[in-house]
Amino acid sequence: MGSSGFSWKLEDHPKLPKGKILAMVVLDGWGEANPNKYNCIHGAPDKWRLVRAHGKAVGLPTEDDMGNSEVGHNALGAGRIFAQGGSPKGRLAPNIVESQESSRACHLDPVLTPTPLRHHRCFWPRLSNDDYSRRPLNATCVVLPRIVQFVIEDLGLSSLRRCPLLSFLMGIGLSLQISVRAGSTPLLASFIYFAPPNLAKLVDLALDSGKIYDGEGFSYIKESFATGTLHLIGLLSDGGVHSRLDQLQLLLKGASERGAKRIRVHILTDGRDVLDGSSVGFVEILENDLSKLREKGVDAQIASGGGRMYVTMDRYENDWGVVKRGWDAQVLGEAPHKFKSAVEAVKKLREGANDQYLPPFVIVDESGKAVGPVVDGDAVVTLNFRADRMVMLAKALEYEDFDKFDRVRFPKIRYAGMLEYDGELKLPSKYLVSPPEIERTSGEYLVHNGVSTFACSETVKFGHVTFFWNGNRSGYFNSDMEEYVEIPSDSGITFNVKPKMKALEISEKARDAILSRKYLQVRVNLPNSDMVGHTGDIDATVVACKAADEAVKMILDAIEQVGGIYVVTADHGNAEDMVKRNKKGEPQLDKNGQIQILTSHTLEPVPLAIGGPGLAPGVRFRKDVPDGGLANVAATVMNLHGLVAPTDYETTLIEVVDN
Ligand SMILES: O=C(O)[C@@H](CO)OP(=O)(O)O
Ligand SMILES: [Mn+2]
Ligand SMILES: [Mn+2]
Repeated sequence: MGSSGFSWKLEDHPKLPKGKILAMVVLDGWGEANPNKYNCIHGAPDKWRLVRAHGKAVGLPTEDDMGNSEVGHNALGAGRIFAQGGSPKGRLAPNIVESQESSRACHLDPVLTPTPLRHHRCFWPRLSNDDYSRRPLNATCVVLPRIVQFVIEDLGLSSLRRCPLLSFLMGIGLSLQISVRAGSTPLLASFIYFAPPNLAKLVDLALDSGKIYDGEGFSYIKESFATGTLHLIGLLSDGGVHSRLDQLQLLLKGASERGAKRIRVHILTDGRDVLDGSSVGFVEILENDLSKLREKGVDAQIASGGGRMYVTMDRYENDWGVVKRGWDAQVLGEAPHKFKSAVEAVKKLREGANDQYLPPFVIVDESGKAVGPVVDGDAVVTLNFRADRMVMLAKALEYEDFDKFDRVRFPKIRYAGMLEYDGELKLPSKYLVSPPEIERTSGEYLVHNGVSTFACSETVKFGHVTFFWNGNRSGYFNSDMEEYVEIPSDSGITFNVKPKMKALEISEKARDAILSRKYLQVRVNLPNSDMVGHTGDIDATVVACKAADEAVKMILDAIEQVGGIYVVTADHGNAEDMVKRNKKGEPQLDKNGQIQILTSHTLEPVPLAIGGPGLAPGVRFRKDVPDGGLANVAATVMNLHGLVAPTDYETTLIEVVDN
């Protein structure tokens, strides 16, 4: 134990043995929903019987925020929900939740179900997500340290953020328990708002409080305002996974009030976290904002654009061509398509591609000249708060030595990210908002306690089971005890073309790692249901789910052979519901009477299955965990490695009963 009293050493579990080989499988975008023709998981032959897990425990502020890989894998790996933005470091919500049992309606019911995993002892927790239907709360005043309970009458959920009292309390880092009622009618909603736990919220706070403009990052870019142009590059939607339109709007306002006289916005259209086709509307909103700025004398325009999956937002270095296409349009002002207006550009280009894949375009003036290339003396801000799809562009903008593609010109600019995208690489070196620190992740504990680890996925999700899993940190904790293997993803295609992706290769690597008996934890992410689900192609997504299912079988067979344990779960939903639904849950039709395909993640819970011949008899899902979620998995897995989890981790989901 060090002088601080901290020790990496974990206690031995009183009842569970060490030394069992454990397979940790994350099915990306694999949620639970009723079987119907838009459910590609139940549509797959040999379907699994899955159970619900509520995604809220990943720390997103409201029940309207769908889960995503980042927050999902952060929670899975870190075992805690991090409170940020003014509240004490560490865990804030769980203590409170524990003392609030009576008002929480999330149950963790063990359901012993015969399933395709039936060869093994297997338990399914049911984490219900019926928070919306909770009984009204009666308390109306401060009742616990750092948590305030509210019952709000006649207030829609969307107005909550606009309520000055609430936004003040959120701003100073309080957790709020909020119930919303309309007059004397039944409860509309009740949820606990955890003090800002996620990146989007950190940016919200910095913008709302104005602190963003006092920070080092903004002061740095501001130096360019007098003579240079401010370029804002990022995803244009209100999806809230990588970026949010309202944050761009606030930043435009804030920067122009603080001296930015010439602003160019380089947009990336979405259609992945929001409905396909919605990009036109977002561009119109932005154009309207920019024209208002122009009325105030600010020279503000959209300068370039393209679909996020084809332009700029590649990740984990899968295809530098994507970033190059963006660079050419944004920095060099060159693109195959030239338009006078961005609305016109998006409308026209949508005739040949969907929002995610629009080809790059630049906006040109009357003389046909690009209106906003990046030149020496300019400032650039990348707007996305989420790291994975901004790191590659950040490298191109920041690194003097760079050989991934020919940049042609490398302008001398002042560049800041919305956040620091990689803490290990310190990239970018300047950023507007400080990221949360996620330390003492389960991966780091495990290597300190003798658990050797093998992690693998294909490129598009490789960072999810390494970087996100380890608290947004790249590299090994201890290279003698860890091996991370990346299988190159297909590039230059949309994944509905090859929906099996690299599931077979990933499972073969995992199988070999298990059978080698060199590692006590073998962790994989199987991307199929998510990546193909995002394409909106239902038939291909069924094939994708089947491929992931077969990969899991191979891994489970290997676990069977070595007498090990498996944990199979997912990070959020996607493939289990591929249609936009109305409030009644019915498929929604567009203006032309067509079904609206849902390419985004969902709000659905995810399964968690534990089993295998190495699972000690008497292991059960606990009945007394009122609110189980992804953050509870880390402690559970530590137990299965024969260790007691750190006390500040979210509680384990299992117990051992004497038979
Ligand atoms: O593709 C992505 O970037 C996101 C959706 O925006 O998906 P995931 O969170 O599953 O990585
Ligand atoms: Mn995911
Ligand atoms: Mn996804």
